[in-house]
Order: sequence, then structure tokens, then C-alpha cells
Amino acid sequence: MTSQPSAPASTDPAGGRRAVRRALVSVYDKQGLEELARRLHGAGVEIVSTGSTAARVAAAGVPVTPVEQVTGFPECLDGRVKTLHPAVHAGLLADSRRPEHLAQLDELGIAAFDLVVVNLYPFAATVASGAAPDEVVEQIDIGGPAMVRSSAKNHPTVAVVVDPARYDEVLAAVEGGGFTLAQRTSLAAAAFAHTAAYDTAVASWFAQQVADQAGAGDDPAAGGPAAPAFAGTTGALVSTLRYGENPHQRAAVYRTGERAGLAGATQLHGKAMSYNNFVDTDAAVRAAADHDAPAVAIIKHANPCGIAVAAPGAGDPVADAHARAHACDPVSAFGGVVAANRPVTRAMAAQLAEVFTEVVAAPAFDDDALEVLTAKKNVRLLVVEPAPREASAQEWRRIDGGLLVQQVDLVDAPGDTPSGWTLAAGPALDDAGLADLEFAWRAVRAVKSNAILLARDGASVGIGMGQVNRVDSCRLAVERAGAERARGSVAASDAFFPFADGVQVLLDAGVRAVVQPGGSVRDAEVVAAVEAAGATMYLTGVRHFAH
Ligand SMILES: NC(=O)c1ncn([C@@H]2O[C@H](COP(=O)(O)O)[C@@H](O)[C@H]2O)c1NC=O
Repeated sequence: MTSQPSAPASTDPAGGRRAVRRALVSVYDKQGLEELARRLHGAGVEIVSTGSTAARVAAAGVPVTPVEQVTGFPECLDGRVKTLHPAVHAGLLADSRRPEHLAQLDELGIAAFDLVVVNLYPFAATVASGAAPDEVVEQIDIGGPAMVRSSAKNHPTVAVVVDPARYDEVLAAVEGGGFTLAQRTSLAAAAFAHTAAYDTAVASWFAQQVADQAGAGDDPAAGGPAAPAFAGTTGALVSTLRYGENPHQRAAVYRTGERAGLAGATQLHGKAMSYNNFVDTDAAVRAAADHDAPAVAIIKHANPCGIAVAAPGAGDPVADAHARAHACDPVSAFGGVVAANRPVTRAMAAQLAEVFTEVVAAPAFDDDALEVLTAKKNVRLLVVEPAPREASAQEWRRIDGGLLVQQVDLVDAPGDTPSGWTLAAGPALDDAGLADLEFAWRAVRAVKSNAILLARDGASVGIGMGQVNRVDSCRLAVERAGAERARGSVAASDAFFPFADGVQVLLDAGVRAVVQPGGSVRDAEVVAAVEAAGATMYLTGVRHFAH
């Protein structure tokens, strides 16, 4: 039986600091390379490099040893084999704390490396460019990750750097006498995170290719294309949060993927974002982004307490949308999160300054709006890049022992616009009425199911959210609106009415038109109730549950 030799503990009094004498540099992204090479050379470091990296270093007038000289083997197969050689990997994996490793290197005539600087072929960017499969596969780096993993495993001896943004830190360490063990460990952690993210992207792409090849209808259970056999994502810490949903829960926010999104938003002002702020801001930004016209959504506990678009011809559209969203439920708007789909203007800022608001999120803030809002100590101001409206975007939700993955719910089906609706009861609405009903339909999607939203003139006036039956949501929406605002309003329901009781509550309150998906076995009873009240009902054929 063989056993793994146990690693000796570091006894170095200088925190494991090791001088850097020999570096292996092989980078696809050449930014900062000349400066790095010049200063490594200036610090007495021998540089070994691959093909075009070596050419760039030499062109900068810095002495460089081509890796072929180390391997005694030419680069071959269009660069598929450059550094995959024992003379490289033994030099990366020899543990300087083990005399037998050093003796073996001597015997074999292999010199050890102290520093590895590598960045990888741009796999994700090549996929994003829409390149053909052969080109994508060619951009799977093999030798690079191998070097990164070898040197990261051997971090008690070798320092590994995968990010040009860390060259300053690297040079400071090299010029200051070498890396400490703590620095090499931190670099190794970043290196393994980098190769894990890289391999996750490769595995996801392959799984999608296989699923696509299976084709539509190949998964009888789903009645459509088979889902990819692998789903993976990786996250990079943005910040540790003060606490989670409650003070006894630890929490943090991580960034995934290429887009900055909310996790990578720029905070211009205010206290650090909390866990609940992130949840509510996510809902608010999404709710505002569902409208093409200037729109504002005010969110409390992940539900809207007001959504509005600007009235046609409004002098300051985003301020108008905010004023009308706020008017829906001023009591609940206290301590809310506000998102706009247009830059925040001074007029909107002046309105916001009157109300205690946790977060304001927008694609931008006018300078004079910032002047007003930064005078408020506690409000958090976030510049958030709007989410792309693409069917390929996915939503992930953890469940116990697993993960639910779905396409994002877009409001872009034919049934999401009046031209795709069916008039099921009553007289057809005029253009203004239809525009109001379309606004209600777009807005109700932001409300947790069972969702009923009453609107007039492009603004919500009563919202019934999150009830466990639809009739209670109707009652809540009517109660929130009050008798006067409910009378003559229009209503949207995120899913069909299973019975006529819910719609009857709306009709009794004087709602003049209702839009809903339809599809209940009792649709005829629902339609009959609307007809009897002399109101109008349209069916969309599309449902927008939000759980
Ligand atoms: N095949 C190999 O042995 C190999 N060794 C290093 N690379 C990669 O080649 C790139 C650098 O090559 P060049 O110096 O020729 O531009 C780096 O991104 C590095 O990760 C390799 N390429 C791909 O696997």
C-alpha cells in the first residue's frame, strides 16, 4: 500500500516569504505585460515565456527564455502543446520544503519556478460572440489551467497570478523580497476560483450543445427540448452584508457572470445595502423595466405598493410617474425601495426627499438630483444597469437539495399586448381604455400571486397581493383603492379566475374593465358575471404568476 507523503509545516520566521528568482509568464491578455517584464527583470528574475508572450517581452528589450528551451520540445499542434511538459510541471510542483523534491529536480536537471503569471484563452467571450463550435472549442485553454492548478496546489512554494489587475501587488512583493505564505495562499485561492469559473463555463456550453443536438420534442416528459444535463454558476464575493433577512443570519452578496447587474451596481450614496434592500431593489428594478414609457415602481417586502408610467405630455415624465406611483399607497411607500427606468431628475429627487426611502435605483441621476438626495444621510442611491430582456436569460432558485432553473418571465408574448387579446365580454374599450388596461397587465406581473391590480390613467390605484385565494386579492385591491378610486378603474389579474366570486368583487366596486389570461373551466360563469354588470373583459391567453 502506498501513502501520500504528509506536507511539512512552514517554519519560516518571515511568514514563509520566498524570494522570486524564476518566473513563467504565459498570457493571452497582454495588458501590463511590458511593465511587468521590465520590473521582474530589474528585480533579477529570470523570465521564461511562451510564443507570442516571449516575443512581446523580447520586443520590449527584456531578456526572456523561450519555453522550448526549457522543454527541449517545439510548440506544436497550433499551440495546443506548449507548456504541457514535465520540465515545466515538475518545476511548478516541486515543494521547496521537501529536500527529496529538490534532490530529484537536481537529478533531472530541472529548475524550479517561484512565480507563474498566466491568463487564459477567452472562452466565454468567444461563446458570446456567436462563434461556430470549432472556433469555441479552439478557445478552450488546456495548458494554461494546468499551469495555474499546478502552481496553486504548490502555493507553499510558488506564487500564481491570473489577473493583470494584480500585477502591482505582484511587483510590490517581488521587489520587496518575495511573497509571504499568506499572499501565495490568497493568490492560489483566486487561481482555483478562476479555473473553476472557466471550467463551469466550458461544461455549461458543452451541456447546452448536447441538449441542442437532442432537439425539440426529445424529452417526452417536458414535451420540448431536453434541458442541459449540467447547470453551474460561480460567484465572486462583492461584499459581506451586515446580516441576512434577520439579524441572526449571516449573509453576503456575490457577483455571477459578465453583467454588472444589481450585484455590481454603483452605489453613489448612503449606508451599505442590506440583504432585504437587495431583494426589494431587484424586484423594483425589474418592475420598472417592464414598461417602455418612463416608469417608477415602489416596492415593500418584494411587492409593489405603487407603479406608474408618466402621463402623456407630462413636463417631467419620471417625476410625474413617481408622484403617481407614490399616490397609490403613501402609507406603505414609507421606507420603500424606489426604482425608475429613466434618470432621476431634480423634480423627482425633491419629491423623494419628502418621504423616508431606503433605496433609489435608476440607470442614472442628474447632477442636481444628486445634490438634493445626497443631503439625505440615509438614502442609498444606486446606478443599476437595466437587465436585458432576452428569452435566453435564466432565473435560478435554490430548493432543499437542488436548484430550480427557468427562463425569465418576459412580457413579450403576442397576448401581452391588446392586439393579441380576445374580447370576451362587454363593449370594446377605446384606445385610452386599452392603454390603461395594458398598463395594468404589465404592472400586475410585478405583484406576488395571487395578484390583482387596479389602475387608472397609467397608475396603480389598488393592489391585492400574495393572498392564498383570488377572491381575497380582489377584496384587498378594492379596499386599498377605496370606493372612489375603484369606481371606473380597470383591473388585471395575473392568472385566471377559478370562480366568478373574485371578479364579482371587482364589478361590485365599479371596475369597468378586466384583463386576465382565461382558461378556467368556469370561464363562462366569469364572463357571464362581467356581461351582467355591463363591464368589459379581455383574455390574454398568457399567465404571469410570480411566486
Ligand atoms: N497548450 C499549452 O501547452 C499552453 N500553454 C499555455 N497556453 C496558453 O497560451 C497562452 C499564451 O500563449 P502565447 O504566449 O503564445 O500568446 C496563455 O493564454 C496560456 O494559458 C497553452 N495553450 C492552450 O492550451
